[in-house]
Amino acid sequence: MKAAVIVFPGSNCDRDLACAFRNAGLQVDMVWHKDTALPAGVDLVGIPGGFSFGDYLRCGAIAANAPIIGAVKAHADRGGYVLGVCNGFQVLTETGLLPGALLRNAGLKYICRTVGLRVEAPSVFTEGYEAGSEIALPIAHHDGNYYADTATLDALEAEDRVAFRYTDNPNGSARDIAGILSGNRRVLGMMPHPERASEAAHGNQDGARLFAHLATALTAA
Ligand SMILES: NC(=O)CC[C@H](N)C(=O)O
Repeated sequence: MKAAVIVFPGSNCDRDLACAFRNAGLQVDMVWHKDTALPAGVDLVGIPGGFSFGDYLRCGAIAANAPIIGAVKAHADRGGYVLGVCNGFQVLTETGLLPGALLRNAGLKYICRTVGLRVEAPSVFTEGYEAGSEIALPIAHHDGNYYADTATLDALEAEDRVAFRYTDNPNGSARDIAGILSGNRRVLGMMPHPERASEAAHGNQDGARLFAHLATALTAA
């Protein structure tokens, strides 16, 4: 199974995400943001964390208009899988592939620490965990405060599209939301970093099951 990791100027988690995909058994191509097509046969697109374009304008806003984004949208429209982590989640909301926006953290400070999460909605990204189980993953962001209007939040919950919720909300996110799914459950955006908690050397491997299950599910598909 094949994955592509998109690289923007300012991405800093692109190699980490590629390592997590490779360790789970996926073949990975790195794709520069100026490309206009994904490599043939890509099943999964990873949009990594970092500070694309220096977080200028709004986090993810410039990246969301990069040349490669047309191909990422076409991939998602075809039912392809997309995982956006942290800045990747910000890019996905800016493209409109996921609803809502990531605002400045409620405390106006950059937060870099491990947080507790509850795993909720079913998807290829979450089913490696028992539904309702609690895991711990690192966050590292200044704009992680998830916002959407009440109707959108109600719809996300009614459609069971909240993938991860903070157990102790660190950033003011509406309804403790840490990660959400698209309507077809194949696009996931999440602020916590599973790729930073997926090897023994990380001291926490709670993220590894996300990648392992994802790779298994894609191989079986
Ligand atoms: N780790 C990251 O991806 C950082 C995301 C983003 N640039 C922020 O600080 O909010």
